[in-house]
Amino acid sequence: MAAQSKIPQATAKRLPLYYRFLNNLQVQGKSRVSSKELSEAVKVDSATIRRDFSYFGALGKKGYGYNVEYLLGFFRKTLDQDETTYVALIGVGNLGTAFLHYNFTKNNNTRIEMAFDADPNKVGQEIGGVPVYHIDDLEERINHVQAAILTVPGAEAQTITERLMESGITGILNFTPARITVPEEVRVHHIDLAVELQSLIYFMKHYPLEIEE
Ligand SMILES: NC(=O)c1ccc[n+]([C@@H]2O[C@H](COP(=O)([O-])OP(=O)(O)OC[C@H]3O[C@@H](n4cnc5c(N)ncnc54)[C@H](O)[C@@H]3O)[C@@H](O)[C@H]2O)c1
Repeated sequence: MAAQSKIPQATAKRLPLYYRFLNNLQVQGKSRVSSKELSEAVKVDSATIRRDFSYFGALGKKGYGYNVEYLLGFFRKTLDQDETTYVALIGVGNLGTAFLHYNFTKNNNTRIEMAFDADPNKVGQEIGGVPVYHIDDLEERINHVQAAILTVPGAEAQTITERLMESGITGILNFTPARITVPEEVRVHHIDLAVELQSLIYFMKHYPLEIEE
């Protein structure tokens, strides 16, 4: 998409954050928002917000702020919110089950369409409205799915990744501690709560937030 390719990656990463907040504002019937209000809600400084929004062609007016509807329209297009992206979840354990219960469709058009597990006790169940299939049936079932969430034990991650690649999956959200190897055209986002927690504590210690008088 032309508009999207002009947006720096750091800005693109903040899009879902902005989208979620603005969507809530619209639900509450608000038609405009100031960069200060946004900044407080999404915890991004207002100079960054103004710069980000200038890439979207949204110029805030002094004393008026930004037009919520315009921004949402832009974000929907950029994030492909008008089109549903189907996602599969692999590994219906503690973490996987929690994700299935969380309703992703509330704020955008990303849907966990199916889940897979190797445990026969889990196969055949429906969790949070999502059917759980046997991992042996992956190739047969997964045809229109574009992305996968990996919540299997780390030791299983690479083998499953290879099967996902063979099935045409081009994005993986990897919650396992394993560093998976993928071809260049496949995007992997690795989420490690231990690293995130360490980083939070580091910032709390070294960059304490100042309270304005
Ligand atoms: N990223 C994080 O912050 C974070 C936090 C907690 C756990 N984890 C990781 O997430 C993963 C899941 O954690 P959990 O606590 O839910 O574990 P869990 O043991 O509860 O769940 C793992 C599930 O994967 C299934 N499974 C095993 N082998 C499989 C295979 N070959 N194919 C399909 N399914 C298979 C199991 O039957 C089980 O249901 C682990 O790798 C764990 O280290 C990550």
